[in-house]
Amino acid sequence: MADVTLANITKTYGDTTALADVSLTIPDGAFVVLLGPTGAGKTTTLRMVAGLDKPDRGDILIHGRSMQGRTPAQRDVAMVFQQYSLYPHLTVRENLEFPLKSPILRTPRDVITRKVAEVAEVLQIAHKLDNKATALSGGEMQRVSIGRALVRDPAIYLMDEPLSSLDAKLRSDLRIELKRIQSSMGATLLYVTHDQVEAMTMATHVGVLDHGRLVQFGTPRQIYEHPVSLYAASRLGTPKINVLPADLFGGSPAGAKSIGLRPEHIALGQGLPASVQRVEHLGDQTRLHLKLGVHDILTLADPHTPLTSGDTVSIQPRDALYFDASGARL
Ligand SMILES: Nc1ncnc2c1ncn2[C@@H]1O[C@H](COP(=O)(O)OP(=O)(O)OP(=O)(O)O)[C@@H](O)[C@H]1O
Repeated sequence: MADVTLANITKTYGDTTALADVSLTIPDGAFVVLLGPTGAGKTTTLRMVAGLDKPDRGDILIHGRSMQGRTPAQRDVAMVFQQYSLYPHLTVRENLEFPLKSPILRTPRDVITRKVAEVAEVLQIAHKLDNKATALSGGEMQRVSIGRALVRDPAIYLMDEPLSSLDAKLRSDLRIELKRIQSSMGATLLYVTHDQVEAMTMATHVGVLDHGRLVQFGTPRQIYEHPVSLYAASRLGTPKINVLPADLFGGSPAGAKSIGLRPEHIALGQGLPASVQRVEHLGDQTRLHLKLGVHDILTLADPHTPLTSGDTVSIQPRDALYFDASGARL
């Protein structure tokens, strides 16, 4: 495995700037998750590292070596796409063995057999090894795609929403497995997702992209607790951060336009009266939907809360985040 650096990467497609001067170092053994809405530049970043596309400016360094002019094969990266890409005429075993049979790797037969067995076990596809790839469900095919990357030991794994097509149970199983594999192998990963639970649970670092710019890079905790902007604050956390006028509760700092309150940063029992619109019992958490004047606010309550819709409850902020008119954190 290796550390990977993006140095001042800019990429445009016609009039669209997909990446604007992005610099970022993925430390050896890190699990870096890129977050951002559609079109933010996440996939483009992966394609740059993989060598599937060339930057207009800037360079990619793997282990300190420039990747300019190097093909994807020469870069020693393993990529998993959102949509599975398997050889349909081969069996699952043959698909998993394929990357190891590359003449560059010259992997011994017994190592191939062991690696394929290990990966098949982890991905819960051991019983399907002799099936043709076409005789699998979508979720199984995606697991084989992930497996084809995991049998290798590349400089970096690049994964583009690899779990998004799987059902919830499998997604949460594989989330845990991927994290376990990454920690135990010391693997370096660059991973794109829309799912913030994946980001919060798997990432050692999160990169927040906004229209091709990297606006924050840090641990998930740093970004959750110390976001640089309203935009970065809104990328992490379910339910989402509440954004309200800064002066709603009084006491806002000079220049503040809005106050950002995470659901757990609203104290019940004192402060301004809000009406309870709805109480949602989700099992692991209870959500209170409140209305304060014209503003909708979502907070969390004790699972055994006696509150029901129509009640009034007093609320006040604690640990508020303040933002100026441009959305920058104060
Ligand atoms: N081959 C291409 N030709 C033209 N425009 C492109 C191309 N690839 C990407 N873009 C544009 O570059 C921008 C960044 O795209 P990118 O696919 O990196 O975003 P993304 O963050 O991965 O989004 P999504 O979550 O939808 O996958 C978008 O505006 C997209 O339309």
